[in-house]
Amino acid sequence: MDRQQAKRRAAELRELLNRYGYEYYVLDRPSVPDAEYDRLMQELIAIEKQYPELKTSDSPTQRIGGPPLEAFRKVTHRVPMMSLANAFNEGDLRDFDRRVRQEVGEAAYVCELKIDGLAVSVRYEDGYFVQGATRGDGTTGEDITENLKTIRSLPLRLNEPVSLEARGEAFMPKASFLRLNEERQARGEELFANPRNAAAGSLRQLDPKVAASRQLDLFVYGLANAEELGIESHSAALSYLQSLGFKVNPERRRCATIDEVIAFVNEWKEKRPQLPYEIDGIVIKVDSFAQQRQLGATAKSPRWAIAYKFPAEEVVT
Ligand SMILES: NC(=O)c1cc2c(N)ncc(C(N)=O)c2s1
Repeated sequence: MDRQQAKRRAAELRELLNRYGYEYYVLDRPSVPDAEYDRLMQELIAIEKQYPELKTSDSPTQRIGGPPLEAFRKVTHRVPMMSLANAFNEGDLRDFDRRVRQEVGEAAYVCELKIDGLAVSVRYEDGYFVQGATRGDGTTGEDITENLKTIRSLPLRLNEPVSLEARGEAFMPKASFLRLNEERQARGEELFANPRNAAAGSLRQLDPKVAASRQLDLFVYGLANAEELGIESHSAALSYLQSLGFKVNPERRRCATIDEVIAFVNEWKEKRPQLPYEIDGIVIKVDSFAQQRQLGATAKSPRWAIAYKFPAEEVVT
């Protein structure tokens, strides 16, 4: 195959593999058998080996993980990654709702599952994934771009050539956690205490091949620059993120009143053990960005959101 044919075939393979990867890891609805995916991946690896200049930043061969880094560079978040104030019972939720309505009047909320993982920020330029970082202290985090590329549900290229910064939670599904600890037990290695520690430990590895081996996953749940993009509510931001190709958690509900919020919280208190990943609560956000702006934030946390915390889940054994 000459260079021109290789260039065309590589573009074709990237398109196919990124689409198949999206179907498998984001929609959980594969359209081709794994063997077909692997065959195409091997073909692309061979072309990129023969013509290294054909390797692009959105090539799915990046999912395998490159050489180990010396250290993690620091990244300053242009928009700080804030922490959430906590609620522990129904009274706390009603107090939150009262404060919100005193300030902005009637307000609709969006309830989402609070994923028990590692908060990350992912930046795209013209639709291409360019950098990912940990939350760190909220202002400065660690550059874990190479590790995040190994998370199959993170798109390396969006469905639109937009520049944005999204926030999300990287996590290890319960099944992956159990398998990983079984393997470590068999090797006489120290076990991870819970899926959150396992996810954090995997993403803080300097060798991306370790992250690639840990079957991590990622739910995206926010946009740092939503208003720049003309989006006016959190629910619209989530739909937009989903349309771009991100994996957005489907178990979310827009609630018109705090009673509906409390019903959602109680529903998931019961259903939590059935989830294939761990959650440590429910995040409740005022839906309208205009109302969020009116409510503002304290030094640490937004006044337009609160995290209802569940008691620590019985140990996943
Ligand atoms: N610290 C934070 O701001 C958040 C943390 C989390 C989390 N761990 N899981 C889900 C969401 C969400 N859906 O908004 C948020 S928001």
